[in-house]
Parts: sequence; C-alpha cells; structure tokens
Amino acid sequence: MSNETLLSVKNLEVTFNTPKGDVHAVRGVSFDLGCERLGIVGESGSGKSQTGRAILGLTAANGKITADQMTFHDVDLANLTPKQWRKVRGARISMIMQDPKYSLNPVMTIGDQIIEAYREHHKVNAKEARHRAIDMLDAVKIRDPERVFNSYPHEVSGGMGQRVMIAMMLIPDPELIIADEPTSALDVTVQLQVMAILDDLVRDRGMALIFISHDLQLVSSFCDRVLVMYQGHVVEEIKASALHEAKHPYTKGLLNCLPKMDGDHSDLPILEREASWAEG
Ligand SMILES: Nc1ncnc2c1ncn2[C@@H]1O[C@H](COP(=O)(O)OP(=O)(O)OP(=O)(O)O)[C@@H](O)[C@H]1O
Repeated sequence: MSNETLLSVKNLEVTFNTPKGDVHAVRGVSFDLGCERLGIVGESGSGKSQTGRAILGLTAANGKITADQMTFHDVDLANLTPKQWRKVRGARISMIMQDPKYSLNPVMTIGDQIIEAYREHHKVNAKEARHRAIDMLDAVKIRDPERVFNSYPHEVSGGMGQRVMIAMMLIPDPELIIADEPTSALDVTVQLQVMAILDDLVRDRGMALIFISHDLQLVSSFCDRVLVMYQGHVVEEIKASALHEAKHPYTKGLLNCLPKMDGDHSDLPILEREASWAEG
C-alpha cells in the first residue's frame, strides 16, 4: 500500500426520508484509502452499497448525505457542482455495478458504448477511439474483441457482459474503481475468472479498488484490508491477512460460517446477534 491517501471519508452518514420515517443507512463511517484494495463486507442492508454510492454522489433523491470530510485528493466530494462531478465520475473514480444487463444500453453496440465512455473524457478521433476500445476488450481477455465490439449486449453471456463493463469503466484510466458486487450475478467459475481479470488490471494500472461484497471469502482473497459493516456502522477494520485475528463477534460469526476444508461436516453455525454490535 502506498502511504499517500487518495480518499478520506470521515463520519459519513446517509439517511433516507421515507413515508414510514427515516432510514439511517450509513452511520458515521470513516476510513482512509491509499493505492490499495479495500473490501467492504457485510450482510444485506448493512450499508455497503450506500457507502460506495455516497462517495460518487449517486445517492437516491430521497437520501441525504453528511460527512465531516469526504475528499478525493484535494477534491471535496461533498460539495461538487454537476459540472465538477463530470470531471470526477467515470474519469477519476469509476463504479462497476452488479449486473451488466441493467448497466449496458441494449440498443447500442458494445463497441459504441466503450468508445462513448472513452471519448467522454479524452479528445481523440473515431479511429483512435476504436483502436483503444478493441485493445481494452483484449485487456479484459475477450478472445475475439472485433466480434464483441460489433455485438449488442444481449448477444454476449453474463460473464462476457461483465468483462465489457470492466473494459468500459477502466478505459478512461480512473485512479479508483468502486466495484459493487461485480460478480454476484455470475456462476462461481465465471465469477473467479472475472475477479482475476479485474485483479490483474487494478494491479497493472496502479489503481485503488473498493470491492463491495457480502462474500467474506472472496473479499479477503482479493483485498488488502477489509471493513466489516453491520447496521450502517463499520464494526471492524482489519488486514485481510489477519482476518483470523478478528475481534468483533459479528466478524467472528461470519468467519465461523465459512465452509472448512478440514473434513468437518457439522451444521453451519447460527449467527448470534447482540444489539450492542451496532453501537460502533
Ligand atoms: N432510496 C432508498 N430509500 C429508502 N431506503 C433505502 C434507499 N436505498 C437504500 N435504502 C436502505 O438503506 C439500507 C442500506 O442499503 P445498502 O444498499 O447500502 O445495503 P447493502 O449492505 O449494500 O445490501 P445489499 O447487499 O442487499 O445491497 C437498506 O436498509 C436499504 O433498504
């Protein structure tokens, strides 16, 4: 990990106003990120996605974000105009979402979508943009990049679609990628292939990664450090290599739920919960 801090988040809160009252989705989350891979793990509804979305100003209209600090280098993410956001979102920080089916435009070829993503942030002619797009499809290990370039999203598999999404998000050369459950719509073998591609690209290009997932095993094998979230709070921050030393009972409970390779076939444990866990 480099010592330079890229992203600094202090006391982030996200609250949604709903007809049934306020939903306090993120409660006082703080962390610093260098050029490293940070995993955010936790059960459904724990506030992982809303933490990632708040960083990019993608919180739904009924949500309110407050933070003592939310800076990317010297850019104050809490106070950007739409014009300033266009220089950050996609260009310096990109987000890879869960399912390419909902993120790719169904009536535009894959090539045109990648070119559009590139030309949004780089002034190049059509020929050069096409060249870059094909190279990028090649970089995400698509064997026949020309064919995929000319295909529509429905003509490629889920795993291929997610590689296309990675190509599209990485082509502007962002410094930080936020990947929100990027492989959870894929079957396990394809999931590992796609993660390996993302892992190589992040390393080769010297990018930072925030990897959001409910899968502790996947997160700990691809990240340097892990934030464990529970009911909107970060309840534990730990090096991935030291997960076995986790102190918080929720993290220990998650670890105990992982399947073991030692031939122990006992029932999976039931996670005991305490109200005090969420007190931060
Ligand atoms: N627009 C919204 N209005 C009201 N509540 C919302 C809204 N968006 C998210 N929430 C709530 O915020 C909480 C945190 O959601 P978030 O999506 O961050 O969870 P998560 O940990 O990413 O879970 P999952 O893995 O299921 O996506 C949840 O209770 C969710 O229902």
